[in-house]
Amino acid sequence: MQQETVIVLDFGGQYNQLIARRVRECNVYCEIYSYRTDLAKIKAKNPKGIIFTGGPNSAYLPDSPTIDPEIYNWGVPILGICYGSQLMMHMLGGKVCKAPEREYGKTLVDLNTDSPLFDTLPAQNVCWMSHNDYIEQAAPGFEIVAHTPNCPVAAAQDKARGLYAVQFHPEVLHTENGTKILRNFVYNVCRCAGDWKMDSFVENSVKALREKIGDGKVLCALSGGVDSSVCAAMLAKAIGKQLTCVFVDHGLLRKNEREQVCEVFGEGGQFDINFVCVDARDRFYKKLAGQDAPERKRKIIGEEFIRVFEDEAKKIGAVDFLAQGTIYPDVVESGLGGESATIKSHHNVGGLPDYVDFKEIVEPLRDLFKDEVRQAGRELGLPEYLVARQPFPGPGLAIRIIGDVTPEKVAIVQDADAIWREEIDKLPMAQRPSQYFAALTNMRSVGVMGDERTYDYAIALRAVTTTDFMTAEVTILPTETITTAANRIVNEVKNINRVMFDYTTKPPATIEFE
Ligand SMILES: Nc1ncnc2c1ncn2[C@@H]1O[C@H](COP(=O)(O)OP(=O)(O)OP(=O)(O)O)[C@@H](O)[C@H]1O
Ligand SMILES: O=c1[nH]c(=O)c2[nH+]cn([C@@H]3O[C@H](COP(=O)(O)O)[C@@H](O)[C@H]3O)c2[nH]1
Ligand SMILES: NC(=O)CC[C@H](N)C(=O)O
Ligand SMILES: [Mg+2]
Repeated sequence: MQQETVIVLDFGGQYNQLIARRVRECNVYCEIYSYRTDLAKIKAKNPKGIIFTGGPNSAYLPDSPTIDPEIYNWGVPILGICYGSQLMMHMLGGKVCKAPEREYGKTLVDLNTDSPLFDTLPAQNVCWMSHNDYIEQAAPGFEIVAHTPNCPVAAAQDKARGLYAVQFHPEVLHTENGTKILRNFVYNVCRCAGDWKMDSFVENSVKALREKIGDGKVLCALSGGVDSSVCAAMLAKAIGKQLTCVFVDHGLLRKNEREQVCEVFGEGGQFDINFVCVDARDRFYKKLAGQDAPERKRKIIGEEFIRVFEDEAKKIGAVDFLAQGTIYPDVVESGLGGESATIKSHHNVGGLPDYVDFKEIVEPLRDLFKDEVRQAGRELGLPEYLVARQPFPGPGLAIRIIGDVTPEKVAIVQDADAIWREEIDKLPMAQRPSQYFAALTNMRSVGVMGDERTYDYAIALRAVTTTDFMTAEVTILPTETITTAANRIVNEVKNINRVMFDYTTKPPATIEFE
């Protein structure tokens, strides 16, 4: 049976992943494609609906992103958001131009609640606006169903053709009832039934893995993190002992992490699996020596991971598949989905070398968002401490050390990080950040210790709150947590004489510190 699908066509908006996430929260499967994708390819996906995202361009300018106009005659419902709404109006004969007043931020919008989009919403709703252009005049055949004092067409619809346009961003949490608007679109307009559920995803994936792998052998790259643990559990369920899990100590792990992972997954641990722990510290340190560019470091690590897996595969003999816990944001951020720029090469996607000595790479979680992965893990019966843990990036501490990586620097950041996590873990669960760690800046400065001058490194502490890891707020922590940690770090960790707290949100910073 084919899964109901809604397709997001990406025009370069900042929130494209959020749109897909929200649609999936409504139990409808959703994928992102670039607006450049051939219409025939999109049609072949047989989607129930299409959503055009926002974007930085102006629809009325000649070189702006556009789309095959045939899409409007195809009969599949379309929802245009912001740039997407302006593009739809512009292409269908409405008037789009620079707005006399730009709107930015939370804005009270008057809605016509007879519209299927605004069903069960209040007549006035706070919506998130972010635009310089506006729709001065809706296209012929469209009825205006929302406005604000500065925006005559905040939403319009052509019910007969199934075309809908909203100037605001329903996908952003600042829009009250935003998810309800998207839900209304996928249920009331696209007539989806809502067949995207984690229990059926797990069941179908296990079945598909079994068919694909047959009696072949699989090497699963297991980090002990959420994604690869769920991936391994799924494979174990599908193919049992045909699976070998390989955990690599690349010398960039957190303090005591190797021991912890081996305890959980190794012999006498909680799982009955073939588990191998590889000490590859020297290999990685050698390759990383003298390298200080963040992207270069990522590429080196990505390649070396694969080489280690290839070597391990030779020892097992005739391994057909390499399995990785790649998830959807890894793919999109590496510049492979939609229109988003390459922000960073995730070592397991954009950082992969061109030649890989496996028949095929298997990534059963490639289409899932993080919270969906956690849910799948629960379906598979993984313990909560495994599925709920904070993410730890594959390139490890290499991307929490500014500049070149040495074993000495790794030891410094490991010790500082362990103290920071220990102090935060004293807080009640509800007060803990979504992700928190220490990073080693490349800055050295003068200090005084025991009446002696020091010239040592500064540690940066990071703590952020986020649900989707696409945007993040700085977590406001009790002062005592920060000062205690800072004190302990300068006292207990050698070569550190200064501790700083990073107060930057994402954007403009990223969560990691590289
Ligand atoms: N130390 C490691 N040993 C073996 N495989 C690894 C290691 N680190 C990362 N990987 C592989 O790279 C993939 C991507 O790493 P990533 O950190 O995104 O996922 P994760 O560690 O499984 O989950 P989490 O996001 O919770 O840390 C992992 O799913 C795993 O397959
Ligand atoms: O598996 C990973 N491989 C990577 O290469 C990688 N880079 C960043 N991250 C994690 O992604 C989230 C967002 O991070 P940034 O704000 O730094 O982009 C944060 O949770 C980061 O820890 C990675 N995870
Ligand atoms: N957020 C958007 O999609 C903006 C659309 C368009 N660039 C504008 O300024 O109005
Ligand atoms: Mg990880």
